[in-house]
Amino acid sequence: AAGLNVQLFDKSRGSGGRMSSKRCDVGDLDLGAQYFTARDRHFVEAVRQWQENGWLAEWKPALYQSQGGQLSLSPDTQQRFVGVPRMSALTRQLLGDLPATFACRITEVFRGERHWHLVDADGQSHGPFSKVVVAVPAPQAVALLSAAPKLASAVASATMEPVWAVALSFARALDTPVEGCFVQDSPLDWLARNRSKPGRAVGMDSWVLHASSAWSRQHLDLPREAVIEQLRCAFAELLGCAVPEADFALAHRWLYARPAQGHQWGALADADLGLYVCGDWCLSGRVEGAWLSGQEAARRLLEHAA
Ligand SMILES: Cc1cc2nc3c(=O)[nH]c(=O)nc-3n(C[C@H](O)[C@H](O)[C@H](O)COP(=O)(O)OP(=O)(O)OC[C@H]3O[C@@H](n4cnc5c(N)ncnc54)[C@H](O)[C@@H]3O)c2cc1C
Ligand SMILES: NC(=O)c1ccc[n+]([C@@H]2O[C@H](COP(=O)([O-])OP(=O)(O)OC[C@H]3O[C@@H](n4cnc5c(N)ncnc54)[C@H](O)[C@@H]3O)[C@@H](O)[C@H]2O)c1
Repeated sequence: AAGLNVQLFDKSRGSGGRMSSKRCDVGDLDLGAQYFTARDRHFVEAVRQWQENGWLAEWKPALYQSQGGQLSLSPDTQQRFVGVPRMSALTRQLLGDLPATFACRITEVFRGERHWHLVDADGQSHGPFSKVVVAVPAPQAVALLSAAPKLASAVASATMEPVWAVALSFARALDTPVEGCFVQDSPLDWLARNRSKPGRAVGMDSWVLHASSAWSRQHLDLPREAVIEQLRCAFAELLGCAVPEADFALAHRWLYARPAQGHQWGALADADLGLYVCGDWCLSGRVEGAWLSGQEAARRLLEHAA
């Protein structure tokens, strides 16, 4: 928006990061962020604009909570948004025609005499660039900040927690009114019924289950099949209805799902070098926090470029 030339590199095959959706035979599944809320007025305004553009819609699930094995309705007035027809549709739209190189993992960010250069996992070099913004989870950012040791050590203090995500699809819809549920006292901490989200395929009854970070940490190296089975059992126990073997199942491990602690950093920078770091872990560990942190990095970068 400020007229600078931007080149984006991402190690994934598509945009979205932890807001990405997986394309499966049973439809698109949001395995990471499930929805987002908007509280900061700048973000509220951005969300309003995206909604007007048709990039996202409000999700109004039949919302439940489960505590000590007791399931109860838990309606509220909180507005929750999702990308349509999949979560990652939003990032795809935001990307527009910005030059982006996907499936490109950056392994080194180094400064030449006047400019920055990036090296990817295949040894290819990219650049020169006058500024670099590192927008990845803190533990992955550290390796890219060797040119600014002070910055690297601040970032290294931000640790992140894992989350196992499991998707289960059933040809016959489960006999339950639940469409979203906040869970306590279980290996799970969240579950959502995919087809209750606007614009999703309605053929199969697909669910996304998230394990708690504590359970995920304890079962980090459990084989995928065992993760699916254990979380399916926890799911069945929680719903209290018959849950057959799924017709389709997958498990995805998010190693750096959420920040372990909250920070109010906004973004971090070595402005003299032209190196900026941002991400949800600089703020609230939510989509809104990620967006605000990116805005803050951009603001500082432009301030220094002026
Ligand atoms: C299971 C789960 C559930 C969640 N649920 C919610 C929710 O309901 N509501 C909510 O608001 N938030 C939720 N979140 C959090 C939300 O998804 C994140 O806060 C937000 O997406 C973070 O955005 P980001 O841009 O900071 O980082 P990311 O989305 O992690 O983006 C970083 C990008 O950098 C790329 N990358 C990393 N290293 C390299 C490298 N070396 N070279 C090139 N590319 C690299 C990655 O591929 C990725 O695309 C959830 C997250 C998870 C994992
Ligand atoms: N699994 C992950 O890796 C991960 C990472 C980041 C964020 N998240 C989740 O993303 C969500 C985003 O937070 P937010 O503040 O934007 O959303 P939000 O306001 O809907 O929820 C915030 C928290 O409040 C509680 N809550 C809200 N409404 C409730 C209700 N009706 N009944 C019972 N409890 C309720 C839940 O504990 C929930 O986690 C949270 O649920 C958070 O746990 C998950």
